[in-house]
Parts: sequence; structure tokens; C-alpha cells
Amino acid sequence: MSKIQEELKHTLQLLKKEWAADLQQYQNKIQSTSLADRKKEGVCWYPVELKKKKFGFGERMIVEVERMDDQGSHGFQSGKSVSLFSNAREGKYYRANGVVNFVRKNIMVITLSGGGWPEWLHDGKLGVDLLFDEASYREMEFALHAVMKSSEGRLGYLRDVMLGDLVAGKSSWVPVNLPALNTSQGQAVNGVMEAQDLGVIHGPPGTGKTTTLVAAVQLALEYHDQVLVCAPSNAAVDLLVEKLINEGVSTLRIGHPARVDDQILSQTLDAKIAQHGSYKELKKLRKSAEEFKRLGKKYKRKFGPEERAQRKKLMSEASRVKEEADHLENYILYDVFQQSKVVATTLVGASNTALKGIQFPVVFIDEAAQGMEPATWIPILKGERIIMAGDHCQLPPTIKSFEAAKEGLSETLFEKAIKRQKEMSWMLTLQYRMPKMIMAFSNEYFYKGELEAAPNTEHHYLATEEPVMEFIDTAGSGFGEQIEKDSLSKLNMEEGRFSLAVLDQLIKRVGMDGFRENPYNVGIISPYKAQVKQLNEMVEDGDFPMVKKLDDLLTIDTVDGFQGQERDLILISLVRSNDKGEIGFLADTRRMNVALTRAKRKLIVVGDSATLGNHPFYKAFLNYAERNNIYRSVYEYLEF
Ligand SMILES: Nc1ncnc2c1ncn2[C@@H]1O[C@H](COP(=O)(O)OP(=O)(O)OP(=O)(O)O)[C@@H](O)[C@H]1O
Repeated sequence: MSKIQEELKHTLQLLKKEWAADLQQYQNKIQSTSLADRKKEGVCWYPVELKKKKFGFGERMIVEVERMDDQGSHGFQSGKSVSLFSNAREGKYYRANGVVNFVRKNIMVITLSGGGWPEWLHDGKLGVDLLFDEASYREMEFALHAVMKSSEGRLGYLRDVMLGDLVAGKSSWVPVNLPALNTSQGQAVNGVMEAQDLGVIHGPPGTGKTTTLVAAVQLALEYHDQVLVCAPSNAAVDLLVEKLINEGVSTLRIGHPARVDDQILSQTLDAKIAQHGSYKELKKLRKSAEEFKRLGKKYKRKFGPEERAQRKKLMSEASRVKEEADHLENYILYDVFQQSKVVATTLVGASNTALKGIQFPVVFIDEAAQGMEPATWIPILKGERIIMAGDHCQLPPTIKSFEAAKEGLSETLFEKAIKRQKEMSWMLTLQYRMPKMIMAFSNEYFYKGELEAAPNTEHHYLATEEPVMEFIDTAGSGFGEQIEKDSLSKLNMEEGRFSLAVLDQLIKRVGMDGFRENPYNVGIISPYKAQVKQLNEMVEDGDFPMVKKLDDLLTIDTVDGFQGQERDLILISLVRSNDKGEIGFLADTRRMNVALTRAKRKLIVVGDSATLGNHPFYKAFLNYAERNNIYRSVYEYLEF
């Protein structure tokens, strides 16, 4: 067996380990199938009350339910697969599957699958179960097998370029001048355009990876009718789609509408089908097919040969009209695809049936350093030429099996490709987001000082007298971390309250008008989900009136939720504060690199130096804060 085949076989084994570990974690939670236990494990809401039901885009059925009793934490999140059930039938459940649109406090909005409203929706007591998402693993496994099997042809060649020592090809591309881009961005775009097989753009935070990738997409579209654009997460795909649309590129977003950001919904396949000129006709045909079927099935007291013949006629008319509707739907689909220059989806979403049989001359993958190798192969199956962008010093893929990660699954195809095809990778070095003070720590620690701040960042501040960066040390304050009972996530109530008070004061100092006029948007980042939840609830409760007034400009989320994004003002609440110096997954420095590099005008980091200081990364950060006179102690804020 060749070295490449051995490597892929190993990756497949690791994927299976990861699959098993993920399933095991899920089963541990639902092991005892009793409702009470499932509720305790946070994988079931019961009972819930049906608050609303309506049709969304593409006639999708949307329900809003409210959890009636339990206030405990849970694993329901936007995009997860769920099953809505009713106990209306003695001893058994009626069920309908769906996908969560969003969850807020005790409210969950779900898009149901299937062709009609469940008949039992208003009967019995309703509940919602969290389901295990097996389909993604199946697609990854399928992709790996396809890559292993491919002997000749494009896929086999790309595999040998990415994993082997086949030299990646170059075309006779004549470099073009791209005035909107800087020199390193321009070189990267020309470089990946010259690449015949593989091109990689490596960009530290704020260097315009996404901006550069969008420019490359636009240039590629001058030579090709359509390209595929992907990213590992729905949020990253939505960000790309937004940028492409801003540049006037017609983009089709493939993916379940429940997993797509509201602002991007109009770009989804569902929405584009609904907006199509022939859609009304399609609806008419479907209705009429249903009507023929209904009449055909109608109960008749007398059922002789005449009725039988009439039923046959009605049923055959129903299938004729249905066939006509199917043809029309295929035409609409074809037309929607024809009119889109870019098709955008997540890595796993590239296996969507709507893309079956379609090959793309170029496949672009953004945030590629966050994609697990088996998932990254899925869109590559569909491509002639692959262009990736990412930063392996930012968020890695989420891997649940510690063993699989250690044995190699944490190494991405992006990293492998950079190492094995150095010639085909370009690094961006000029960043536009952060003033030097915010940039410098990350630059020293992760990028060997190769990153520079563009001149525009000199003017990045909230107000001239407002320092652009502060570390507020809570050591000695007694703000202790707690553990959320059900989820085992960490939170720190006092640190949360203190952080919001710091923001409240800051908004007062700079002035609400200052924030509104510009406008300056604000992000609060915490590595812990339980802290994010607490912070959201504290803001909603209204104890921090200035922060609450800025609600529309405020996002509170985990680090993962902020990857690829930026805000004018960022506050990071680090949470960990204990006597043992335990910092848990704060030790994942790549995650911290993302958090520390989101701010454009001001960054405030709140944490306990006594807990964090033993870890080399935080030790270096504390030194940096002291050296640059941005270190503050919580005691300076005692008036809060
Ligand atoms: N050539 C340029 N001239 C001016 N501004 C630019 C240029 N390139 C990018 N920017 C700006 O820099 C900021 C960061 O760009 P972008 O989000 O594309 O960076 P990124 O490398 O993808 O960031 P991250 O690593 O955080 O995902 C944006 O505000 C963007 O508009």
C-alpha cells in the first residue's frame, strides 16, 4: 500500500474513533430513556407549549414552542437536528423531525421536515428530543473512501498533490493589477490564479483573507461561469455570502434555512425557488395533484365498476399532474443554478443532493484551518482546482475524541497542504483591524513578528483619551468561578457583573451618541457557554442600562461564535478563578488568539492573574500588559 493510501486509511480509522466517541457522548446522555433523565441530561424539553405555527420560506413549517417547567441548561442550539413529539397515543409517541432555528431562554423555534402539519400537533403533551447527527459522519466517510479509491482522474491527482510529493502545477497566468488590494493580497490572488491544482492563502487575523478570497472569486468568475465557495461553519459561510453579495456577485446559499442567518435567507435555494417566476404555477400544479388524489381516495358508500374506473382515472390524473410539477420543479432548480455565479455551502453541505453530479472548475474554502480533514475532502470531490484560505494559529477543528485528536485528526488538510506544497502558499502580512497595541501580543506570540499594522489602524480608538487596550486583573477580588451543574460549563457571576459595569461606565464616558453616530459595535466574548448565557441574562435584566440601550449593537458569544468577525469594542471575560490554578480549555491558545484579535478600537480583557499566571501563554500576556502600562487592578474600579 502506498504511503498516501496508508495515511488515508489512518485518517479513516481516526474518523471512526471520533464518530464512536461522539455517539458515545450522546448515548451517555440519553442512556436511560426516561423522560426525566433525558431532561436532566439537557437532551429533552418536556412539556413544551405550542406558541405559534407558521409557514416560512419555501413553505417550510415553522413552530415555536416554550418550555414550561425546567430551567436547567441543555444542548439545544441553532442548527441541531431534533424530534418534536406528542404523547397523544397511549404508551407511544407521535414524532416529527426538524432542525432548530434558534433557542432563546425557554423558547425554541423549529423548522419541521415533511410535507404537512402533523395531525397530532394540538393533541396530548408535546416535547422535543435532541437527535444525533449521523449524516455528517456518513458523508465524511464516503468522501474518504472516494479519495482512496480514485485511481486516475482529477480527484486522484489532487489527492497526490495534497498528500504526496506530486508537484502542484502552474498555468501561464499573466498577473493582473488589483488596485483595491495591498501588495501581499494582490500577490496572493495572482498566485492562486496561477495555481492549476492547489493554492493556499495563509492570513493572520485582520489581514483580509476573506476580502482577498472574495477578490479571487470575482477574478475566477471572469473565466468561469460558476464556482463553489465553502467554509466549515454556517456562520463563516454566511459571512462570505454577505461579502460576495456586497460586491454584487449573485450567490446561491445551499443549506437548511434554519441554519442560515436571517439576512442571508433570501439567498437560499428555498427562497430563490419561491421567488422564481414559475413558482406560482408549480404551487398550482402541486395543489391540483393533491386534489385529484384526495378525490380519488374519497370514501364511497357504493363502490362498483363505475366508481373503480373513476378512481383509476383520478389517480392517474394525479400522477400525471405530479409528474408535470416535478418537471417544472427541476426546471426551476436548473434555472436558479444557472442564474447563480457562486454556490455557497458548508463543507458537509457540499454533499447536498441539489449539487449531485455538478463539478466546479474552482472550489474555494475559507477558514480551512478549522475544517477536519475528512470534511474538507467533501467539496474537493467536486472541484477541478482548489483554493484554500485560513490561519492555523486560529480556531482548530472541534474534535471530541481526545485520542483521535492526539493520533492526528487535529491536523487539517490545510496544514498538510501548506507543509507539502510550500511553493503554492502565500502569506498576507498587513492587517487593517487592530491598532499596534492590540496586534503586538498576538504578533509576537504566534506570528514571529511578521505581521504589520496598516496606517489606518493608527486612527482606531473610541475616543482620544480612551486607551485602546486594558487588562483588568481580578486577583484578590474574591470573584470565584462556579460550575454549571448540568452542562459542567464554567461561569463567574461576579466577574460577569463587574465586566458589564466596566462597559456601562465606558459607554457613559464615551457617550451614547458617540456609539450610535459612528456606529461602534460591541462584542463580549467568553470562552464558556455558561458565562455567555449569564451575561445575556444580566443584560436583559436591565441592571446595566447603558449596555442594554446598545442591545442592537451588542453581541455576546463564545470565541467560536466570533471567528472571522470583528467589533469596534471587545470585552473578554476569562471566567477561570480558582486556588489550584486550573485553566481548563483556556490553555487552548489558538482559541485565545481568536478572542484577542477581534477588536478594532478597544480591547478589555478581564481575568484573574493568580489563576492564569502559571501558564506560559498568560504569563507572557501579563508581562505584555505590565510592560505596556495597560495593566489595571480590579481595585482601581472599586466604586463599582
Ligand atoms: N486592502 C485593504 N484595504 C483596506 N481595508 C482592508 C483591506 N483588506 C481588508 N481590509 C479590512 O480589514 C478587515 C479585516 O478583513 P477580513 O475580515 O477579510 O480579514 P480576515 O483575515 O479574514 O480576518 P480573520 O482572520 O479575523 O478571519 C476588514 O474590515 C476589511 O474590510
